[in-house]
Amino acid sequence: MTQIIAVANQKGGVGKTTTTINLGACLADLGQKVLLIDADAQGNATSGVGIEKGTIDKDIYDVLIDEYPLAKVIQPTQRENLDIVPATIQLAGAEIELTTRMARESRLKTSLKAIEGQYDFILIDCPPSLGNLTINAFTASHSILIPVQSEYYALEGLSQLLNTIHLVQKHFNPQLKIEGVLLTMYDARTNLGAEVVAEVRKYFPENVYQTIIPRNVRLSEAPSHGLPIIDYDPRSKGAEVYQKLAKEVLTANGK
Ligand SMILES: Nc1ncnc2c1ncn2[C@@H]1O[C@H](COP(=O)(O)OP(=O)(O)OP(=O)(O)O)[C@@H](O)[C@H]1O
Repeated sequence: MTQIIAVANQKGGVGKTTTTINLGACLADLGQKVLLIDADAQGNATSGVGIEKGTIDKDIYDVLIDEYPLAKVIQPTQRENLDIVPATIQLAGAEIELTTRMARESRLKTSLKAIEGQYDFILIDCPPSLGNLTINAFTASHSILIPVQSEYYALEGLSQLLNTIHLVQKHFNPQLKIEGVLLTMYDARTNLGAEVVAEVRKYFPENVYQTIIPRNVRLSEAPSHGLPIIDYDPRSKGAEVYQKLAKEVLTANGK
């Protein structure tokens, strides 16, 4: 069965895109067939796997707004077993346009039916908001992976995120669960990092991954080369930790 995971946190810059690309690539490296869906108008997941935005004809916007077949917008990446549904800046209009459409919350879910069973994992890179695009991702997903930056105020805003999850569970997707909470951008040189880790583990006693993603400059360089970290610098700390996370995610999903 395909496991569909939304990577979400309405807080900006916490590592959603970095996690979507690198977890996806590491799962693909372990032999899983993976589809990334870029649901963020910034299109950073798209460019981060080497797709030139100028070359894109149709993208996730056309799927959500005009019911264009999702299978036709899937593009392969340079890495075997890793495909992507790209996004461009036109997706910015979808937040508002969706409000006028029928079944606005389930458009992504419906479009994914046509590729049912073709992938082991589908990872959706959500935008930094709790609007219609994120609701579409939550309605289409089995679970949510929440990256949390290891800094002061890490937990700020998480109650709104949990509220949104509860609302989607109640109205559209009762099976939706939390896949895991991922601590990102950890800085071992400060006491603060360790305090935040303890605080987040206390808040989510059962859901925090053992793997913690440290700050690693190679992770921030990789997107400008259009490559996941395991292809950009396979020996880096960033590659090591995302490979560890992929194994954790596989085990948690009984694969
Ligand atoms: N572990 C890390 N070490 C160093 N830099 C990182 C790390 N994780 C992410 N970054 C960098 O931090 C910035 C924000 O990361 P990213 O784009 O993944 O966050 P995001 O949550 O997807 O952002 P947005 O909310 O804008 O979509 C990027 O420049 C990225 O390269």
